[in-house]
Amino acid sequence: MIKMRLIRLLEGAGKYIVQQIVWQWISLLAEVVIVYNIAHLLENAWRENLSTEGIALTMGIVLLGLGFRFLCDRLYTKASFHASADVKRILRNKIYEKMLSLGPSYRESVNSAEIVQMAGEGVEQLETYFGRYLSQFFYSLLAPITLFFILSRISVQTALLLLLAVPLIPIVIMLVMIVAKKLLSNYFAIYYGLGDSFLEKLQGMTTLKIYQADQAAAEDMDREAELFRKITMKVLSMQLNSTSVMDIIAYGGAAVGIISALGQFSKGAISLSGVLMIILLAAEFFLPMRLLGSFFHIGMNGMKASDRIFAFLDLPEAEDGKAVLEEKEIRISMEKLCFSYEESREILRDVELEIPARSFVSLVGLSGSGKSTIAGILMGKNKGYKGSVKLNGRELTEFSSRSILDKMTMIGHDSWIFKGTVRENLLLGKPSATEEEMKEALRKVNLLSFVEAQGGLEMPLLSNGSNISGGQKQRLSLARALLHDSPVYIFDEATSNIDAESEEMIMEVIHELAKSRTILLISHRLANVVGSDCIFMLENGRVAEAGKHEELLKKGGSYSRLFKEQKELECYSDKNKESSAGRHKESFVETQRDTGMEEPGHMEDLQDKTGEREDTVEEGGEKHE
Ligand SMILES: Nc1ncnc2c1ncn2[C@@H]1O[C@H](COP(=O)(O)OP(=O)(O)OP(=O)(O)O)[C@@H](O)[C@H]1O
Repeated sequence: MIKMRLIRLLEGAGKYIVQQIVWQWISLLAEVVIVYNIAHLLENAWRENLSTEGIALTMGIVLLGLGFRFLCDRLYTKASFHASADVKRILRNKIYEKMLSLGPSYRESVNSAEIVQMAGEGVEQLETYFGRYLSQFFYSLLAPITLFFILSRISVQTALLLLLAVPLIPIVIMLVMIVAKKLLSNYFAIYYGLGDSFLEKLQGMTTLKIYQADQAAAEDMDREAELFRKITMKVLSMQLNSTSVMDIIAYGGAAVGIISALGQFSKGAISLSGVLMIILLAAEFFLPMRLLGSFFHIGMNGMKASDRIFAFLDLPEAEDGKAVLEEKEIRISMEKLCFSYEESREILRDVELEIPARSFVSLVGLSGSGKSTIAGILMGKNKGYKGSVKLNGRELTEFSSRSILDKMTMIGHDSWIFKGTVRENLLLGKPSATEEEMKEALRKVNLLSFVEAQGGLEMPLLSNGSNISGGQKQRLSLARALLHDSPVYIFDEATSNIDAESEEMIMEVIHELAKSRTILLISHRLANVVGSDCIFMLENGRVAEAGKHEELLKKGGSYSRLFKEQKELECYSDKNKESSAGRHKESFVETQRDTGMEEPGHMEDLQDKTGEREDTVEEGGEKHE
């Protein structure tokens, strides 16, 4: 009924739980005083022994007692608020710290929806546990004992009867707990699953609409929601049923005590005021325990929610190195690098790769050949590689992830633009950036005039930059990356799915950067890698070819084949740029046949590789129409 690991979370908040118990106990004593005085007043009235002073005194004491109880109640609520607020803050900090220590790879262990639910409602579920349940647990033991000592002065037999009936309530709670544990595990599994599924469908809503699969997705959600409704109803009826049983015990127990007191009164063993006190206080024996039963159900939800939170906090963390990358120039080398996401499937096999400082190196290869996996290893997202990855001769794992993220900047094709302003997004790259530095970065990516026309650095941006074009979004991400000013830049398909003009502009910036930084460029579009110092062609997780563009062309291997295919396709598109969309597609299919690539899916692959661009292909540094 009490979870020690949760108690340890209390840290300094333990005093608020003690305060809650003290205020409740004082309030109980005030009630006893009120009841004592009223009982004596009634006895005096029965004996026709009432005096005005006596009535006034009793009324005064009653009013004072009520005032005292009101005050205690306020103080109890305040302490209850502090106890839960402190724990919620501590727990949310722990979740946040855990996210930080899991680093970029957190999604491999837990999904985003679960984190949101855990840190939001999951933590909120603990409010009752800390704010009410814990103090009530101790108070419900203290109250009957206190009342036993007071009422045993009137009748030991009745007081003992009442005291002995109280444990029946925790027995019911224990029995309910056995059923509740399993039910609540199911409840939370379904609850988190529903949240996950909802977020997934919400994020993919556009795609669902495009494929007119939104109705089917809605039906899926309905099914899951119905499942959740059913399990919620089960939990609620279990709670209601146990509450009813506890009510029967509480009021039944009080009734037994009252009957026993009346029996003794009829025999003249106790006075009228004594029997009145027992009648008025009998329920108080049980009410704290009965209330504990109610809090227990909510507290149990919290305890179950905490299981998930603790499981998350206990996730193993890859050891973070301590070394700090100080150098301004960084050389990267990989030897016999192997990596797998799942044991059964090796993604990288003995990759040998050398990226000298201040060089422009490209990684190319068909989709799924392992390019992004390499980028992920360098950024510390993919942990547990075999072989060696060295930065300036020192193993990558020796460096702290903070230091790695400080010295390497990755720009993907889907860098996130946060809701806010252009300024806020740029400051993520360099928090201390001046206005001039930010404008210079925007100028470099040819975005300054656009941003200035939209209100300057205060230009509002919607979540993920949904109020700007794909090309503008990518250029803004690049401006932010430029401000980060790191010795290594990794571009992972940074120019895919954007307009030709933005692509050309981004490539210009990359070439400029390459004069002073180490650049690793991952690109489907081989026209972009032509000017590289070295191109590594990956095939099924192995480096199949490496060299400069001209060398690889001369070699006549996979790179040369792929390059020619792309060039042909782009020239073909160029010739047909006036034709209608329908004709364009037919021509594309024909070209694909001409190039002898008939396997299913290959067309999509090629479209992907060329981006169906209508511009030119560079070869040997020259532009070819
Ligand atoms: N998180 C993951 N879990 C399991 N397998 C993964 C994961 N990420 C990638 N893979 C698998 O690893 C292989 C290499 O993926 P990777 O993203 O590195 O390829 P890529 O060459 O960058 O492909 P693309 O050019 O399409 O981006 C693929 O077969 C992919 O299915």
